Amino acid sequence: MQQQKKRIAIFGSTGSIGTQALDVIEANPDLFEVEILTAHTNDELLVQQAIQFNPNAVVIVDERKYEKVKQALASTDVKVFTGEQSLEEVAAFDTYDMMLAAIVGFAGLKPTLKAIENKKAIALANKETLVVAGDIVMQKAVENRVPVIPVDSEHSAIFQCLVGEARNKIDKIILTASGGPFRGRKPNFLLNVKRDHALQHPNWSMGAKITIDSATLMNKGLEMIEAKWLFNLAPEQIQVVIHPQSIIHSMVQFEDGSIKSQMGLPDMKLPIQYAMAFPQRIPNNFPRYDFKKINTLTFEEPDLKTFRNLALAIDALAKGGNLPCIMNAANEIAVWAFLRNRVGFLDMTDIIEKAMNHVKFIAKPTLDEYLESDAEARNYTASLIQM
Ligand SMILES: NC(=O)C1=CN([C@@H]2O[C@H](COP(=O)(O)OP(=O)(O)OC[C@H]3O[C@@H](n4cnc5c(N)ncnc54)[C@H](OP(=O)(O)O)[C@@H]3O)[C@@H](O)[C@H]2O)C=CC1
Ligand SMILES: CC(=O)[C@@H](O)[C@H](O)COP(=O)(O)O
Ligand SMILES: [Mn+2]
Repeated sequence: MQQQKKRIAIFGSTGSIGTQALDVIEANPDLFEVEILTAHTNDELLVQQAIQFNPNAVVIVDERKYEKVKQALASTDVKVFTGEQSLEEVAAFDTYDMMLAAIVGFAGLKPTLKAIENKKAIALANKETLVVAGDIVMQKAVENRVPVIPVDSEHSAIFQCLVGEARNKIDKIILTASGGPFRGRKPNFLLNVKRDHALQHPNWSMGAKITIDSATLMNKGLEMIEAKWLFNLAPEQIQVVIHPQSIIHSMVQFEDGSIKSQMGLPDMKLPIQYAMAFPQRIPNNFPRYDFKKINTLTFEEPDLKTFRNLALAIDALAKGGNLPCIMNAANEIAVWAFLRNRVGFLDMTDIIEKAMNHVKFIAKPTLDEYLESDAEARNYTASLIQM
């Protein structure tokens, strides 16, 4: 019997995750088809993708690019939308089965919530969605019986380790971190590092924002908060260990002390494919890990005194409320400014810490309060940088 194709809506199709997802779809035309593609500014790539994959609809968020995209797709059946609100509009369509949430940052939150309300399965790359409003997102997913399948490599690893373990209690999870390009460095070195150096991740090729987050270890802090919501864990059940080779993608320790890990070469196509095809595993020709070639796997404690962003995130995880949301907003602005050489590497931490102390703490925020906290933290952070 022929299997029905899964109709995928890729939000953020022009990014690192989005383009790799399209590679997976191209390699598996019997399993997947593209229903929606969205981009922020990259109209040329979006048009190219639309011509190749023939979706029902595309969104170009940047309204200045709308006419150009419309013209380029005039001879096709592809519907073209523009503006920020159109992301939610197309997320409410009935014509897709799964959203791949691959927009970067806070901008991914509202369309993902809309897809959940629309009862669509979520393959979640956009970790900021859970950092900002994890309680509300996961609660809505339960209410609407929507699976949220992680794409982030560490969380995909944990998810894979938990298959078949529904009855068993987790003792703790161990998130692995590469340590980024500045592993082992001290503040006197970090004081002067510039964007181009910070953008050189040792193991992964990713978008600019997450690459800077990896260099500051904020990425691991965001991932601790992401893990709390995905796997319903207490803060003390989430541990971080530096593993410079990025071969073990993360681990779960159970009550009996047994530890399961998921391993492989650092390649995001695998967790993307796993989330899109779940519960099926599908064959591929991705390069395989060879124990003879990389035969030393090492582990270290993270240096929280030097990489203070991770310490801030651990604090936000412990205190909860709107603090992770405030931290995330300040971090997005700080990274944006660092990428434009407006602030130094270590300034980012000072800026985030100030915002976390400035914006009023709310223990159990509503969605509107999360949105307000985000806006307030952004305004305050921008005023510090004098943007
Ligand atoms: N890259 C990776 O390997 C991994 C990424 N992730 C997470 O996945 C998410 C995506 O990361 P990545 O692919 O690296 O990011 P990229 O920067 O490469 O891509 C981001 C995508 O989001 C779009 N976008 C950016 N801003 C907006 C906005 N305001 N509104 C709507 N769309 C927007 C971009 O559009 P355009 O390009 O057209 O401007 C692009 O399609 C992040 O949350 C990241 O943390 C998690 C694990 C690994
Ligand atoms: C590929 C992926 O999931 C990234 O989040 C990656 O883990 C970043 O590497 P770090 O471990 O350096 O943060
Ligand atoms: Mn990750």
